[in-house]
Amino acid sequence: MKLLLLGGNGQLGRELRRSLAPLGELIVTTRDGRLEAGAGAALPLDLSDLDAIAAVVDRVGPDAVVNATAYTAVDKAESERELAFRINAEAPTALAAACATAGIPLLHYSTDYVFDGQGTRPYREDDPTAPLGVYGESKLAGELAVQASGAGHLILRTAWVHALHGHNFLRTMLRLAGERDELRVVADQVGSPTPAWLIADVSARILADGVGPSALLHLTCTGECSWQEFASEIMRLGVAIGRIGQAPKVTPITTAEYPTPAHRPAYSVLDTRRLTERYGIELPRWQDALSRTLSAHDPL
Ligand SMILES: NC(=O)C1=CN([C@@H]2O[C@H](COP(=O)(O)OP(=O)(O)OC[C@H]3O[C@@H](n4cnc5c(N)ncnc54)[C@H](OP(=O)(O)O)[C@@H]3O)[C@@H](O)[C@H]2O)C=CC1
Ligand SMILES: Cc1cn([C@H]2C[C@H](O)[C@@H](COP(=O)(O)OP(=O)(O)O[C@H]3O[C@@H](C)C(=O)[C@@H](O)[C@H]3O)O2)c(=O)[nH]c1=O
Ligand SMILES: [Mg+2]
Repeated sequence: MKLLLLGGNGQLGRELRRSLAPLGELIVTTRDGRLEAGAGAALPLDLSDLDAIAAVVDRVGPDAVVNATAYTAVDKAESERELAFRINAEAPTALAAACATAGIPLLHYSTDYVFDGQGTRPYREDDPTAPLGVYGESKLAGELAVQASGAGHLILRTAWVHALHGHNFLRTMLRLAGERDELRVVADQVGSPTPAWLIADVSARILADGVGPSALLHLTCTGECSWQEFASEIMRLGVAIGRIGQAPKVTPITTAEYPTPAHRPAYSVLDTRRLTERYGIELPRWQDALSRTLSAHDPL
């Protein structure tokens, strides 16, 4: 099997390089053609050049495409609407069209931030979407474009992605642990932390078994917590595993006490039963997954 992976230097992209490599031939693109933290070469592909997207798919001629690229700066997106939509909606539109033309499936990722967070039970795949910010809006537009493209596709909606590399809440907390005695973290936004390695492993398993009929599926760890509870567990495990020396106090605060440009959902837990039933994949508890993430010495 020949796979084309877009965005090999991203948080998820780096884990996908590891998990997809054993499936066959893996061609990776990055924005500038440089590959971080790993041997081998990548093809340059800047998604701002929409025409270049189809050209790469055409030139590589893969059996399937995996899109790990995205504009993920949630707050910055509020003032960079055009760029967020170009990367999260227009680029996937062009990519899905190229996949439809080539008759190959597209594996694409989306986010819990497509929901407004007013729900009281885990969101199902067909629950109404109502993003609160530009990032969520642009990701939703990307979902709809992929679904309308005519390409065979699988869209995996995930949440609160973290790894020991890249930009994410886990790394922010580990860094702040070395700088402060107290961290103030919102306790009224609840979700399901999900490591990049899990999404990458599940993606590889699905591609190996065959994507099957087009679908949108939720993929997160099981269980739920607030960002404050997530931070507290990072501190507890971080000390136990030896990633940090001393744990700062983690004080719960309200969203109102931590003003940000973007509004975030108060409750964005995703119901993952459909994925579990369709592929027979048991998803780990977020605490167990976090422990495994923190224990890994070299993620690549
Ligand atoms: N992070 C999270 O918490 C969550 C992420 N998701 C989704 O999961 C997927 C993977 O996200 P994640 O790995 O965290 O994101 P990252 O931001 O870590 O990676 C995104 C990648 O896209 C690349 N990219 C952005 N703009 C361009 C461009 N113009 N041309 C080429 N490449 C570009 C970036 O390249 P460069 O490094 O050069 O900027 C980066 O490597 C996305 O679909 C995201 O929406 C879903 C839920 C939660
Ligand atoms: C650093 C920090 C953040 N916070 C709050 C701000 C915010 O409400 C919450 C999380 O902050 P972050 O900016 O790390 O998280 P954010 O960028 O909103 O994370 C999101 O990224 C996108 C890409 C997704 O798709 C989502 O699933 C989600 O993972 O924690 C504190 O309360 N205290 C702090 O010290
Ligand atoms: Mg962020």
